[in-house]
Amino acid sequence: MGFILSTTTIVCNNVFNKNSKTISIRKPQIGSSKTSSWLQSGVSYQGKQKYVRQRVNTKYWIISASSQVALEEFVKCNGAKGVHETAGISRSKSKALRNKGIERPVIIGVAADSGCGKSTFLRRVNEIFGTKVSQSHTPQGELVTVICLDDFHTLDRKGRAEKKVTALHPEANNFELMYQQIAALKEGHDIMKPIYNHQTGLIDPPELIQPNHIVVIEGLHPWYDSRMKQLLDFTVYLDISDEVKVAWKIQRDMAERGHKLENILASIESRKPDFQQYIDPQKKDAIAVIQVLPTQLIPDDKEKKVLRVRFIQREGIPGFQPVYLYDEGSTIDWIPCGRKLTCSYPGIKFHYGPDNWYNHDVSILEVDGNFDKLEELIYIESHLNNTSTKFYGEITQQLLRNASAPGSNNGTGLFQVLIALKIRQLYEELTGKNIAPVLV
Ligand SMILES: Nc1ncnc2c1ncn2[C@@H]1O[C@H](COP(=O)(O)OP(=O)(O)OP(=O)(O)O)[C@@H](O)[C@H]1O
Ligand SMILES: O=C(CO)[C@H](O)[C@H](O)COP(=O)(O)O
Repeated sequence: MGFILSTTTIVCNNVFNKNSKTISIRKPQIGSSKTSSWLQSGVSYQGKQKYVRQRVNTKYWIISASSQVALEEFVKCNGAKGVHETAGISRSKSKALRNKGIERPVIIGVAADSGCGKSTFLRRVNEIFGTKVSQSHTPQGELVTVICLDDFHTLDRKGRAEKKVTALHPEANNFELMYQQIAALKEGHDIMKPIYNHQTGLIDPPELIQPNHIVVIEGLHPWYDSRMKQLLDFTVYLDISDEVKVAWKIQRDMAERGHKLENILASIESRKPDFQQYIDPQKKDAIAVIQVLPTQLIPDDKEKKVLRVRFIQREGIPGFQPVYLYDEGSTIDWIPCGRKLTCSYPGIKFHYGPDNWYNHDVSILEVDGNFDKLEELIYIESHLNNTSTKFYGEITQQLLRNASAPGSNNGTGLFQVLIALKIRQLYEELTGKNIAPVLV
């Protein structure tokens, strides 16, 4: 049994007057996501008018009911919809706004399929902002909070198997609640956000999330619902070609998670139609896309260890100036290997130029090949412009700091750092604040 309470005003109380029904209200503990501590802090009111008055004065609404009928009636009566057990939005503005000096939460969307490098990218973003984030289910730091949109799955693992739908299908996700809650955060309200537990495959009790200076929403469908586009200040799509995705998945899921090859391949195949229908189309509208393709430097490369990576950057977006190589707007092919850049086989090739991406004007910066020595990237950095760095060498320094992260020696790492710098610049432009660069 489970329902969402997505309304912020409780308008009717008739269900409370029927003694046969019990509705309880619980005040959550901040940051708590465990059922036990969450239940301990609860206060119950049974079928009384008093409940409603109390409830209206309460900031967070955690609702559960003694029977499915009672809850259904309550939820229906109050205009809520959905299938999560509990969720809510505070009526008043969050105290976090004043406590943390937040004037305007900046909301960033990061879309990609599972296992396509979102976490790696977001680690680089956090490094640029120089703040640590908590190890909790939703990483929260002084400046940045990262919300995983898997939390808006409405069907747990078993439910999806029974209904034969993948997690990518809209039926398995609650876009209404996603929109309401992200809009509320942007407007400065606290939310009680549901949790999808990847360990158990179940939907857990919700957790309190407060607005932050920057809120990143990452996952499968950040702007599948067209209303979400209006909320997002910047959008990033990680577009990993099938061949590379398979190679990454095999590496991670076999080596780190002990899955069998045939199961990995079957899972990728079963997700493909929904991926193409519901996830992939989002890349058309992204402001920045990192596209990862097999190399063109090695004919018929099987290993997928050398990658051709393209940074597709929308033109004409306020607050976003595309990075360029040498001369803005020209078309340039560049092989930097030689005296200043060590290159072993198969070498490195850059390309830059104007292009078209689903009817949008874009600039594309491309790098095919691996960097042998990360410290030599300073040579590449000195030829890039509009990078939004705060000092010469900042890009190289960031890559060196995370040298062991996947992709640091190729275009994926380089472009992830460039996007992180763009997010910092956009944040500064939108808020008028200044973020000190991280010096090692
Ligand atoms: N740039 C890269 N180069 C090589 N391998 C990579 C790169 N980025 C990611 N990978 C591989 O893909 C795996 C998943 O990366 P990551 O955890 O960042 O993805 P994710 O999108 O957050 O995944 P999930 O959604 O499943 O949690 C890594 O463990 C690594 O094996
Ligand atoms: O596409 C995914 C995004 O992370 C996951 O597969 C989805 O969230 C379902 O999770 P699980 O595989 O743990 O049941």
